[in-house]
Amino acid sequence: MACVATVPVSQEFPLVTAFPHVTTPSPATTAVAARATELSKVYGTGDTRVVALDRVSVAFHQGEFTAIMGPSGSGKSTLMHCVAGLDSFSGGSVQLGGTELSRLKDKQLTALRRDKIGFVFQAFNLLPTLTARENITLPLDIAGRKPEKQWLERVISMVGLEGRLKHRPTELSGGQQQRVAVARALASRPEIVFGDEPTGNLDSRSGAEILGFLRESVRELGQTVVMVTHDPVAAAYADRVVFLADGRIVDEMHGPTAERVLDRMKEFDGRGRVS
Ligand SMILES: Nc1ncnc2c1ncn2[C@@H]1O[C@H](COP(=O)(O)OP(=O)(O)OP(=O)(O)O)[C@@H](O)[C@H]1O
Repeated sequence: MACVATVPVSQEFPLVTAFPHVTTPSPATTAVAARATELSKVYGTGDTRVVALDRVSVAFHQGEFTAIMGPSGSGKSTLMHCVAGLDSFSGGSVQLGGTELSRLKDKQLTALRRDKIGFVFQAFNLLPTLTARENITLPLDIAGRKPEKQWLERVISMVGLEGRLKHRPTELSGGQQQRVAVARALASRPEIVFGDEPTGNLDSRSGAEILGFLRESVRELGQTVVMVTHDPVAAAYADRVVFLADGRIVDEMHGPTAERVLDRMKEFDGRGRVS
């Protein structure tokens, strides 16, 4: 369980809560961090055949925070996994930082994920025997890379972990553990950070903090973030929301608010469950 801090969020993280909807420069003017073109993913064959992604084309621009939303089973996780090189795809192409993923062998894909992508999952996935700092630098250590000291300190300070770096995960609240996971994702200064329901295991206050850090990593550090979420409040932290239904992109919203996202999601209700 996440602990209840005594400092109001607005005092502790003024940047985080004050402007959750601040948008980045026009995507048309910024470079693309990752792009899917006519991306298809089919599971199974015959009676069990499922088209999870049906010729999806989408670009994630550098310095932009994108939320992916849609009804359950619409293909959100599949899209994220294919673009992040965690899953193979049946057709189309994925480019990440200028590299075409389908051309890579397994080893190269592993190296690309390690060097160019940061992940924040619903589960914190921290190693219990390591301290917070060791968990943050673990991917870099495995890669044999030295952390960029200034960058690392900036990331650690952004997520407010300076006083907790020697703690082990069991000595941290859920929210603090997810802060470690966010810092770990950012430590290598990745091309893109993917979040899969990163606030799914957190209370609303800790969730708001984590979303604020992701938001801040985009606005202050120039990072690129793509997040799958069911939560309209979480999606409202993004610069834009991409809506999926039945494996296709059906809509896109810029400068979202929770109310507008909720209204859009309600339109799916007629055709099935929203989450
Ligand atoms: N390993 C798999 N084998 C067969 N079908 C799968 C597999 N993974 C996903 N699917 C199917 O692909 C479709 C898209 O699934 P996906 O998990 O991407 O949807 P989602 O939008 O992330 O759903 P949720 O919001 O429930 O997590 C669904 O119909 C799902 O049942």
